[in-house]
Amino acid sequence: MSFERVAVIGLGLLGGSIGLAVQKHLPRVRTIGFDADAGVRERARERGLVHEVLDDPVEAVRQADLVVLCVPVGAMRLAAAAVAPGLSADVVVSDVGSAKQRVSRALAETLPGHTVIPAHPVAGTERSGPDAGFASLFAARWCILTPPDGAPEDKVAALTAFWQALGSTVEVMDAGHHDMVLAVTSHIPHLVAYTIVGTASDLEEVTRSEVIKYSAGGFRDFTRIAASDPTMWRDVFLHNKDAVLEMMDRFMGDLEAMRSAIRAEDGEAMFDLFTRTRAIRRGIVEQGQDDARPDFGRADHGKDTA
Ligand SMILES: NC(=O)c1ccc[n+]([C@@H]2O[C@H](COP(=O)([O-])OP(=O)(O)OC[C@H]3O[C@@H](n4cnc5c(N)ncnc54)[C@H](O)[C@@H]3O)[C@@H](O)[C@H]2O)c1
Ligand SMILES: O=C(O)C(=O)C[C@]1(C(=O)O)C=C[C@@H](O)C=C1
Repeated sequence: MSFERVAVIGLGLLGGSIGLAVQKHLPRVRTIGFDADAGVRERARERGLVHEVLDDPVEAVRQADLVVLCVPVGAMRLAAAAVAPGLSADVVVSDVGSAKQRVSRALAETLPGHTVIPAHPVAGTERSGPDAGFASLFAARWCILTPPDGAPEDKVAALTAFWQALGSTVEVMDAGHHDMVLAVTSHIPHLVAYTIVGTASDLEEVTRSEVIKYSAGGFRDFTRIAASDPTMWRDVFLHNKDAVLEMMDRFMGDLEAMRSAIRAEDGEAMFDLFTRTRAIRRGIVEQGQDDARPDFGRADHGKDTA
């Protein structure tokens, strides 16, 4: 089976990018969109993010064979409930939420009797809203599917083929494992960025210094991440609380070890860690995983608009 009519609920960065990518890579597929915000719907129409933007969520999903929920994880249950009356019996409902275990549970509870196959394209930027989306967002990126036990194989295969058509490499994973892995590779890095930029800003206020003005290199990279959408990230931490807390304990232990090394002037401990981490970075670059987005030109998509 393959999808012919895809409904995208939430037309921000992720929803808009899916709409544009489907129109580019799957030209025979009809795309219909809905967003709870009338201003977003208007802008989505102007940008042509999907073929058709409807003002009613129930109508938006009618006759769709794939519905993708692209709203903040805290709004998934509400979005699913809003579309439920329009869903056809055979539909696949999926999402793009950054945390999976609690979202999967919420969707299964809200849509009993429907096939729900959660997904997480590990692709994004610090930008959000209907102007942020672009068709190549998913190219050469991972997309993790977390199908529940007993999910129909043909539907999992169809969703896999859908994401592959948009340029992603698909991996199937247990939702709990996903949340642990993403806690350390995505959620804690965002927390560190939000915190360090906040610390520098507080310091600046106290000392009347120009910490941020003269920041360059590493700190600038942190400010990009710390510009990410506050609603999205508040929801991620509320919905992946356990895994984030567990990984934070590990991280804070390692940070303490570095503090001890600095205090003891243990250069060898520092050198060993930095050598190990440099090898990891080089491995990523050699595998071609670094900024693999083909046309992710900073001029087009990297504007500091957040
Ligand atoms: N931004 C990223 O880098 C990234 C990457 C991968 C996955 N995700 C996940 O994708 C989802 C969407 O993130 P985004 O970056 O596209 O956010 P976004 O803010 O750009 O877009 C979200 C859209 O959802 C709409 N919305 C909110 N509640 C709604 C509801 N109940 N019904 C319909 N529309 C509603 C908002 O009006 C907004 O336009 C989140 O769950 C996030 O965790 C984000
Ligand atoms: O590249 C970025 O700006 C991102 O933050 C993308 C990123 C990530 O942490 O890798 C953010 C959240 C997601 O759920 C997936 C991808």
